[in-house]
Amino acid sequence: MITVNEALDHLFALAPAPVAETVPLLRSRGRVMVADAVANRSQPPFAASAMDGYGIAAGAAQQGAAFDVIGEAAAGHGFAGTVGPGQAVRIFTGAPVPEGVGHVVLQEDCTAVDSRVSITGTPGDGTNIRPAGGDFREGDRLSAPRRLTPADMALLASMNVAEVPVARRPVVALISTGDELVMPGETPGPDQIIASNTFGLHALVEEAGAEARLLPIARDIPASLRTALDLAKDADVIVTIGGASVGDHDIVARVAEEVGMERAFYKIAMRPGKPLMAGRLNDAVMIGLPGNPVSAMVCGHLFLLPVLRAMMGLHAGPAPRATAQLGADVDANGPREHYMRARLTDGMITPFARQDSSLLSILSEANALLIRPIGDGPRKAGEPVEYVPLFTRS
Ligand SMILES: Nc1nc2c(c(=O)[nH]1)N[C@H]1C(S)=C(S)[C@@H](COP(=O)(O)OP(=O)(O)OC[C@H]3O[C@@H](n4cnc5c(N)ncnc54)[C@H](O)[C@@H]3O)O[C@H]1N2
Ligand code: MOO
Repeated sequence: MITVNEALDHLFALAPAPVAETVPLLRSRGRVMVADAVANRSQPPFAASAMDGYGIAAGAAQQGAAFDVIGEAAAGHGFAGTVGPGQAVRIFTGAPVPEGVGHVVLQEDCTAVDSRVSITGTPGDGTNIRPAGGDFREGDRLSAPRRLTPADMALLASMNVAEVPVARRPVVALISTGDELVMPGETPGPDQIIASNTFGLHALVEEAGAEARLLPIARDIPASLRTALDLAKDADVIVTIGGASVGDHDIVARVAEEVGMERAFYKIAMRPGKPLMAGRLNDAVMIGLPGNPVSAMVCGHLFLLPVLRAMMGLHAGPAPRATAQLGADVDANGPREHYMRARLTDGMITPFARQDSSLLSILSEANALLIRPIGDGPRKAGEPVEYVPLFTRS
């Protein structure tokens, strides 16, 4: 059996390079920008007032000083003249600072009568002027690759970038396999359960910025799986769920190979998720996930998400890890890397007592996967350990 990192290397080798498309800025939220954005203007484009008040010459802001108010500068409406000694201009936040002004005194520190204003408060040392280009300058770059956040979108707008080159969202086809499965909302027979894995994976894929397509459940007969795989043939990634192990009805590997899948690996030294398989099926990456619900979701975090990130041009690397202190003693680990469902609170991580890979109720309470390396000895509470953070509710 290969390790998690070896499996990831195989998957990255299978992943195609990102395909770029251009979208309007408003459609770029959460997308991965694939080429640097370049500011085609500076911000602010002129020295701008940071406050509402009176603009006067630099060094003239003394308590008791008085000035003739010779005009007004507002946001969007500058004052074209020059402000000389003994003169002031009424100025508002965002207005271009006129020629001759080196200090904006807050109106709270001034008393104005008709066209005279005097400084009656104590102006501070700050000029209350934002320099031209103080935020960014023409030619500055927002570098790619980068998943665009709401803050990035505001920055791009400010840079006057109206269209953004982004990676096309990989299409991920999700196929549940198994005679025991029905869709949520249907009435299961006495030996049946509800297909859950595709719903968790659908959400995971969409959260990652890819496009998930839920295909009909394939029955445990080759013809049904072949039909589902055929329906998935336009996808960039084909994910099957279940039927991956060694039972008589576990037909995914056999059928996938019959329809042309070139296998890259099968079985990984990890827990849960041992019977994972992957390969290339025509132009698609095919990933066969184990059926146990927690195994499928854990493999989704550890393998599917990193591959999707790489396909969108982001760094090809494993799921991000962090370190915390163990909240309880743990036993020695066996020959498979163990990803234990755990709860992280205030820097302390504690695995749940029940780790069976069928327990979605536990996974839903977990906010981290505690990583137990292969052959790791027993560990005491307080020791540092690594974990993979999971999506969490706030
Ligand atoms: N003799 C052995 N038996 C098993 C081994 C083994 O090494 N030797 N490995 C076990 C491990 S580990 C896992 S994981 C499972 C994986 O099996 P499959 O991938 O073949 O999955 P199934 O048998 O089809 O299903 C397992 C379990 O999960 C339920 N399931 C499947 N798909 C879904 C779905 N979409 N939504 C909800 N639940 C699903 C299914 O009903 C089964 O209960 O094999 C072990 N056995
Ligand atoms: O590896 Mo299975 O995925 O432990 O339940």
